Amino acid sequence: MPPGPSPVFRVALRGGSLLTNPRWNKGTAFTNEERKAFGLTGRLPHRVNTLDDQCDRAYDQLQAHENDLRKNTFLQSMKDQNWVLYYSLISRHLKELMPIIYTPTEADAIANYSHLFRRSEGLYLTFPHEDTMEEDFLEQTRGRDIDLVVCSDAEAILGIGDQGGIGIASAKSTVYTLLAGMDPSNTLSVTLDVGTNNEDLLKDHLYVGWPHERIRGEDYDRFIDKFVQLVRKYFPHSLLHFEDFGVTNAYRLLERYRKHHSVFNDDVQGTGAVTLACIMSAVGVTKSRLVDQRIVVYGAGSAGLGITRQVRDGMVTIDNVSAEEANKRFYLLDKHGLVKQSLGASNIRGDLHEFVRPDDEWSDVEANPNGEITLLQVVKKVQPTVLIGCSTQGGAFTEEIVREMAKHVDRPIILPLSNPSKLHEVKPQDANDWTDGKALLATGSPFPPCKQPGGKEYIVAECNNALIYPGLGFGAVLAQSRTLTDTMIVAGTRRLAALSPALKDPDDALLPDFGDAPEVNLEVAIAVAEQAIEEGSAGVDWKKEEVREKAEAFQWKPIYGTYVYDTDGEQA
Ligand SMILES: NC(=O)c1ccc[n+]([C@@H]2O[C@H](COP(=O)([O-])OP(=O)(O)OC[C@H]3O[C@@H](n4cnc5c(N)ncnc54)[C@H](O)[C@@H]3O)[C@@H](O)[C@H]2O)c1
Ligand SMILES: O=C(O)C[C@H](O)C(=O)O
Ligand SMILES: [Mn+2]
Repeated sequence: MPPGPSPVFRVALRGGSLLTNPRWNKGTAFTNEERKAFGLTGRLPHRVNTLDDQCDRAYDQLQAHENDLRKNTFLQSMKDQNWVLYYSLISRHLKELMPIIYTPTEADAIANYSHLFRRSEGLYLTFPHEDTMEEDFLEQTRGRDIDLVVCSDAEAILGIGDQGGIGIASAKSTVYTLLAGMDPSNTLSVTLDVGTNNEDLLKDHLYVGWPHERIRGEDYDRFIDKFVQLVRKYFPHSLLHFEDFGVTNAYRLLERYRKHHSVFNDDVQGTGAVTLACIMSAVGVTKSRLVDQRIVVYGAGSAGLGITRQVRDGMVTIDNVSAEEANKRFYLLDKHGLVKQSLGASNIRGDLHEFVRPDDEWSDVEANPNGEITLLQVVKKVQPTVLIGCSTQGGAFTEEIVREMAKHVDRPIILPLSNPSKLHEVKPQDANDWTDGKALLATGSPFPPCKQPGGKEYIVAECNNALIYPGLGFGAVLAQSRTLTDTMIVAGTRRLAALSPALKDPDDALLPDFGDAPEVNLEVAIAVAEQAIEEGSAGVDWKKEEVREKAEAFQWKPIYGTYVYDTDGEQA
């Protein structure tokens, strides 16, 4: 985020309340005039620092922490103290610090949340307090202009499962600010605590969430609906982002609300979009069409089905085939192996119905005694060109499986997407070695480049939804769209795919580098808003040509500005 001209703010906070407000605090960067005007002269040491000085100091302090989890805790506490410094520091060291505040370290921070707990963040809506939900909501949002609400019920956090009252919402919302420039004052992260079925948490007396089994059925739906209706009532133009819900709720809630509000499920749509962009880039390298691929998806949950549908829709729009024809290109596997007819309704979720394989196609393959067909058997028979992992099963793509795939295709496209890093279905270096450097790879968490024979390096793209979701959401907010349509998502996806380094050099990464994620997400946002205007979903009456300038002007930048004391000024 490049610094812009220094804005002037009228601020009503003084003394200790100013220094403890992370939105307005500048610490040692308050000028002497400001120190006098705001009652700070005796509260700060003598020297006035620049933001650059403060970033240098903070970076040195950060290095003193011996592991990534400790660094995450340190940065979290910096976020509690000073937003400009926090976002500025991370923007300056984006590639190094993203993995500390987001995936993969965020998984450890969430798993240890109750034990590391210092200070609460965002809005906690807990099932036993359903009656006061509106009051609790207004307590934190009254008078604010909320553009973005990120919520999670924490049932399927990354690949680490049910974390109860401990959400990922604040990390995802921080990434919106960092990579898309959403003003953190106008975002709200919400933990929807409906209990947990995680026995370890239930037994832990330090667990800070509601120690109760998960609420299901009508009670769950009523609780969620009450929350969604509050968002709609008070912030009708906001984007409502769902994160890490269990698979049974993810699709249901998305379908229920997306016609009435700008609603987005990141695991379904964000992951679908970034993976489609990645595969578009890979088929550019293999000089084939999307519809020519045979795609095996291992793990048919929120992400697996989201990817399948998005890539299927990509085949329909880009290669002009019918959805029925495109569906045949996919082989999904879940806990009971290949999703095929004879598994029966009790073992196949209803939303997978379009992708169930017919039994007669598999009559020549011997299933195990439970009637299940394994990944290796599928790879042998299908000879896939693309293998995607979103199963949470670390190491599931074994040497035998990867070598088998490589026997039949020149450049196997292998995407182990399960997070955090230890849950990846295959380590990229192994996939690279087992395919003699031929595999086209992208991973869900960041990995170092693969070492190739002869000393060359292959850059492993990070196929994480953070490369696109901040832009998709920002685009919808910018255009004040009442819904986030599939066509808006496709427009963002195409823009991302067009930025792929492999387009120019087939030996380069399949997706842009995460160091460029702010620029990439801005491009995505512009494409989304332009599409919203074109198709009439936008609530603004701009011309498409105006979008870029409007987007840049809308972005929040981590710079301090000059403060003038004014009793009618900013207080929160
Ligand atoms: N890279 C990204 O951007 C991205 C985005 C979303 C999710 N993910 C990752 O993908 C993984 C899944 O996330 P999700 O939200 O879809 O979770 P989910 O719980 O909805 O899906 C996981 C699926 O894997 C299946 N599964 C479990 N064991 C299996 C096995 N042995 N064989 C085959 N399938 C098995 C489960 O039954 C479930 O359907 C997580 O690790 C998550 O971190 C990555
Ligand atoms: O959080 C991430 O890193 C990506 C994704 O949303 C996930 O659930 O793994
Ligand atoms: Mn997620």
